[in-house]
Amino acid sequence: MNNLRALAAEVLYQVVDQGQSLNQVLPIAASKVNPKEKALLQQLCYGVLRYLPSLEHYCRELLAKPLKGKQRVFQFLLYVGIYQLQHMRIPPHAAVAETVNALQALNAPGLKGLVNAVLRNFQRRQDELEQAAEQNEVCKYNHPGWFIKLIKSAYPKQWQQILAANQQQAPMWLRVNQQHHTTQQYLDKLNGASISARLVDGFTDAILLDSACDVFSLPGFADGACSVQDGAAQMAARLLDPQEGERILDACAAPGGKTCHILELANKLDVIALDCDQSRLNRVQENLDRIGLSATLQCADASTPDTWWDKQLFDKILLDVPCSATGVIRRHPDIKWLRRAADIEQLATLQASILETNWSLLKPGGTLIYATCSVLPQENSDQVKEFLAKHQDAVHQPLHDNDTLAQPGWQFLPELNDGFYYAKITKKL
Ligand SMILES: C[S@@+](CC[C@H](N)C(=O)[O-])C[C@H]1O[C@@H](n2cnc3c(N)ncnc32)[C@H](O)[C@@H]1O
Repeated sequence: MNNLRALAAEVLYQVVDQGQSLNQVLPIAASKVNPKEKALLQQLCYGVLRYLPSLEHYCRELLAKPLKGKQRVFQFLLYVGIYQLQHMRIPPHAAVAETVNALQALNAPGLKGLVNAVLRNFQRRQDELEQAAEQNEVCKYNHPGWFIKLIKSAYPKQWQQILAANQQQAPMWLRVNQQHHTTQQYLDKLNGASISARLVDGFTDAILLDSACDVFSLPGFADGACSVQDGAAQMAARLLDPQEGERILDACAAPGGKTCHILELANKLDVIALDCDQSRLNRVQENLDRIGLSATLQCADASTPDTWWDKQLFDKILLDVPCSATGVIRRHPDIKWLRRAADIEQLATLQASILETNWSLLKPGGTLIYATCSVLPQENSDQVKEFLAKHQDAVHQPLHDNDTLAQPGWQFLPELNDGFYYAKITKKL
């Protein structure tokens, strides 16, 4: 099957109903369509995941009874159809005709009448349906109710802005390998190659592209001149501030964006890049190979150092712990539907255990950076606050004026950059 709308419906079914990650299922579907159609397939899948609650609401109104069981794939095809009518510039008659045609590929030509009728009715009743959806907070903001509640309570003034940012397409950022070029030099090279981009204040190694492009069109990409990495994610290595000759642990390293950045910033580093997932660790090696730098890779559980640690203390430790990834929803809209409220508590427990056990691996005088790509205080400032209260030998190092013991750390909210959190803790001598 290589009908892209049919493939989109199947991908969405696998993600939303079967709990699979978009990162896993979308590439398989994309390998079945012709290269020119890949962008549209991705846009349809991302778009439906961004607007899922409102699309569900419209279909509840438009279908006499919901499609169930194996027929759920057709329900997702309806979402694909309505998403095109509501959010894309595809001429409506083409959107309807192509969506109806997808039923052939899904071996359900008998449903053509139904799908056609639902999409035509949506066109007729669009204003009324949209107004009704606005009355319900989950449909209005297109986020799960539990998440809206947590964000409202954590950010009483900014919650709507955060939810709106999550609905946007993320821009493409580059990290310039300072061993090859200064950031300005590389920007000049990009401009010379007619790739329009700019520097952003406060992000030393970063360049923001005006529009996304194929990485192999970037000058020197294959030789490691730059990497694709969000601006806020690039703060990790700068805050760790690696110095020549240091022994550094990157405890949750895969796919290695931050490991590579650390290695680009100083010479003769002894970096251990550890991750519990071997397949993801293989990607660290691929990234290291491309930039031509090396680290010791270790597949192990960061929370059980007894199983892997050689008893040599570290000068610096980066803990980019597993988290809800609620700061990167715009890049991974499936997070909204795969995460559950109960996950947050479980993740906080795992994060506390990784922080606790790795603290004893740090030299007196050493520095630990705790990082997440979450916007939830439960995984961020609450976590660090509790840790600091328990450890007399831990010294909180403020990263800006509002980084206080009452609410430690530096919370980046999703805007130009992704949502990220950092806290810096040093160990008393
Ligand atoms: C946020 S990602 C790390 C991103 C990475 N630092 C980068 O910049 O490319 C978190 C990583 O933690 C790993 N992980 C989860 N639980 C772990 C554990 N108990 N021990 C070690 N790694 C773990 C996951 O496999 C995942 O690769």
